[in-house]
Amino acid sequence: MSLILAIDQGTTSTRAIAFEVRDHDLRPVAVSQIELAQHFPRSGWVEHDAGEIWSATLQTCREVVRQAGGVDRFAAVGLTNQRETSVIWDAATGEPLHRAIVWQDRRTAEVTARLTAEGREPGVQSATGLILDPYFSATKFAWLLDAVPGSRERAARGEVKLGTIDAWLIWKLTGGRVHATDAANASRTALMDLKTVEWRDDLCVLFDVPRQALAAIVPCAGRIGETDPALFGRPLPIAGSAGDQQAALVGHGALTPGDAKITYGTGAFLVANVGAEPVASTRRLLGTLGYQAEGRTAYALEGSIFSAGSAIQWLRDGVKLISESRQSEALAQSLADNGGVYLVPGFTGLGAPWWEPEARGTVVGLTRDSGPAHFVRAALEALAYQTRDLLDALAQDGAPPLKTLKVDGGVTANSFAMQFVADICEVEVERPAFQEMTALGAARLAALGVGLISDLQACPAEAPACWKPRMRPQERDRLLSGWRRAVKAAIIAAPERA
Ligand SMILES: Nc1ncnc2c1ncn2[C@@H]1O[C@H](COP(=O)(O)OP(=O)(O)O)[C@@H](O)[C@H]1O
Ligand SMILES: O=P(O)(O)OC[C@H](O)CO
Repeated sequence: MSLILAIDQGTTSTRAIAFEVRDHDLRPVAVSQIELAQHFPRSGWVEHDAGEIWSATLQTCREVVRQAGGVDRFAAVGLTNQRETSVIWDAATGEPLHRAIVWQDRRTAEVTARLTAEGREPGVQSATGLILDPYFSATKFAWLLDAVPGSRERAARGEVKLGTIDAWLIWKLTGGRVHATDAANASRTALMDLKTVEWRDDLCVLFDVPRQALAAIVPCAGRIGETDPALFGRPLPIAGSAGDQQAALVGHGALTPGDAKITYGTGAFLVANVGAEPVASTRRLLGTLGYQAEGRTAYALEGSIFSAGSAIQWLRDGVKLISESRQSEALAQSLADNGGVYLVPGFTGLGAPWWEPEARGTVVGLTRDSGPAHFVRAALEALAYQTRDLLDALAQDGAPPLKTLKVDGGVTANSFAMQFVADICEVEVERPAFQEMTALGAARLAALGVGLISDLQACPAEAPACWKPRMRPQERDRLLSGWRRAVKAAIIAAPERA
């Protein structure tokens, strides 16, 4: 009984990984992954099928349990997920009542613009650490309640449930017995008080979300519930849960103030540990909960980039300039420089530090010489420029300079991109040999939750691959000023402002 079943329900896929626990060292022994269909019903809308998410979760978990030698070898389940994505379901049938609204979705931009115009942002920010943006779950929950006839009244009676993907999966895994969400995920809804870690009635009223429909907030490590015995042959405790970016913070061992990581997946998310008290950003970074475990709460500042790997996916699946993501590296390297071409990947608006929900993707600097390689290189370079914007904001918020930037996620397989991040951000970039920091973090929390480990700090760090800055300062300044002009163009070209 020394295995942990970690579930990583991400934007593009669902993964289950079995980790063997030896002392404080967790090693992967089995893995299963299923891609997730993306639905784009209208411009700026992104949806997932919550039923598909559940069946992929069950299928990957069963496969991993089988590969690892059976359920009796497992001690607990740890969960991590794509955070703000919002689900509505019927408590009696356990069926979703609408497709899930994905974190990238912009359909509630008018609502957040109206609340901003009414002067509501400072109050929301001081209570939750978040700004007013369609990214967060509150306006998505309200939209879902409006879209499903009768659901607001039914929600107030407890017949309809709302939750982020962790809450949805905990409900399904426990056979509808537990409606719980971990504190890290709850901090992404704009309904939770960041200091007290409780739902706020005034915010439920402001966003028109009945509190009765929300899950109970629980710590990230500890016994959350037991899986339905019918699922795996015997019940397993669900003992760890955290939103994926916070779980990656734990996976990287970024447990003390000044530690930071950035995960380059579909989006990219910089999370910096700021310690035991929330920090209010003056630079439009997000105040968020890092994790709640071992009887304490760690807070973080976060910079969220909405499009990172998704820009590469768009080049592959949308405009078909490449047939596989990894081809982007050789194509980018085939050019001596970017030729003055910049791509601002505002496909679903721009996140931190700009927060322009109506901005859209923009390419500037095209000439008759520009070809596919320029688009690909510009998309990869954009990762580094956006990271630099976040690190500058973090420094302006008074965070100590980073010794190294810890990275993970699918895009970090790209050495060109990682070298460019080191060059543009003037920081050493470290990528652990084992890439699944998110699942590792969830597994560590679950191992802590059932007492298989006693101390997150005692978990050993992975030996990293490193990229050191080597670009000349004049070259960096020239590229950054080109990027800043391109961002201005993207913001000016936003449809609302045209
Ligand atoms: N070699 C590569 N170069 C650039 N991008 C890549 C490479 N390999 C994978 N990606 C991108 O990484 C993303 C997937 O990363 P992952 O961490 O699995 O995402 P998520 O957790 O958001 O589902 C995809 O957007 C894909 O385009
Ligand atoms: O599923 P990922 O890795 O793209 O992460 C999604 C983010 O947590 C959204 O806030």
